[in-house]
Amino acid sequence: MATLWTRGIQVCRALPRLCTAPSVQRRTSVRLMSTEKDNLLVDVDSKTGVATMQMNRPPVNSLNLEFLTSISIALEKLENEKCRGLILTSDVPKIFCAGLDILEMYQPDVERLQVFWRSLQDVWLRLYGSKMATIAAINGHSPAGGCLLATCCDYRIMAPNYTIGLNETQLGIVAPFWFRDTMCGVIGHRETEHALTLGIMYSTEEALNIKLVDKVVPQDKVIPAAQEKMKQYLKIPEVARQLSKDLMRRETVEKLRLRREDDVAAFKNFAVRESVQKSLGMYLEMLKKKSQQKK
Ligand SMILES: CCCCC/C=C\CCCC/C=C/C(=O)SCCNC(=O)CCNC(=O)[C@H](O)C(C)(C)COP(=O)(O)OP(=O)(O)OC[C@H]1O[C@@H](n2cnc3c(N)ncnc32)[C@H](O)[C@@H]1OP(=O)(O)O
Repeated sequence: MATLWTRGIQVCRALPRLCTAPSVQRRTSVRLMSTEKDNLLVDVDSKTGVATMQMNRPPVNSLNLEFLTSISIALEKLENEKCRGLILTSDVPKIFCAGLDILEMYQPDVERLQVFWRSLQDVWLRLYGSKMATIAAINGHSPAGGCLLATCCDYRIMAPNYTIGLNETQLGIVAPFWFRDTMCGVIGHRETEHALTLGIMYSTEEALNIKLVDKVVPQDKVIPAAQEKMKQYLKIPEVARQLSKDLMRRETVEKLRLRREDDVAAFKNFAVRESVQKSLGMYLEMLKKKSQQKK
């Protein structure tokens, strides 16, 4: 296993300049260190060119601005390093990713809110539009933005007894068009309409039935299964595989590229609505109560 150490990613609170370019030193294996502790662990196998990216932002890998920025920078570096494959997974037990950090959207600083949304767009553009073969090794719950990350990948392998889905409407918010398009590309229009309007969180087994995930394996086999599937992708001539993926995804990618700022404005205007803030406040309260009951 070869390691590429990326150090010194500094995420500045000052806006709009978010971060300095990380310095990269080639060593025997790759570790991309994030700003907030080691919340993103990236190892690259130098023989296969396959990177494994583990999200590690306890308690639930929620995607705040800094975390999204780290993911975006890491994806850019892997692409620049000409990595051939990416396995996206979690280092947090029982959670793949809890989606967007709701605290970014609740009682927000409006300028930060917009930078936050752009950083999510960046991650989506890089992951959905990646030249790498991408596999989500879903080893925990995966609501909303977590489901988005998984559906951006080319293939999904999930462990039993978790949940996945775009549950936004249950929070009183709306998944934007590029979340919808991503899900449509995986499960089709009718099932996406059903899923989005009801905010359905599918069990692993249900997700397999509607092909939201491709394969279910026991928890300890999720990453090995992803590594095995990756071999199949890597056997395909690289350019043919990449161009085929591009053919399938380019229009969807371009749609957001062309509408980025309109999308930021729509998000901001929607998020600051009183009714939306009220819904988010109630949802956070519900999460807090549930969490306290466990303690
Ligand atoms: C028409 C124009 C449209 C334009 C766009 C408009 C709107 C924008 C849409 C934006 C799209 C949004 C996408 C999202 O991703 S929203 C986030 C949705 N996520 C969720 O609903 C997940 C909520 N969390 C859970 O269901 C559970 O936490 C869990 C992931 C299943 C894990 O359960 P468990 O292990 O039992 O952990 P706890 O519930 O006890 O949680 C531990 C602590 O973490 C806090 N938490 C959980 N999730 C989040 C989150 N997403 N953000 C921030 N914080 C989170 C939870 O409150 C606990 O905190 P505490 O211990 O301090 O109380």
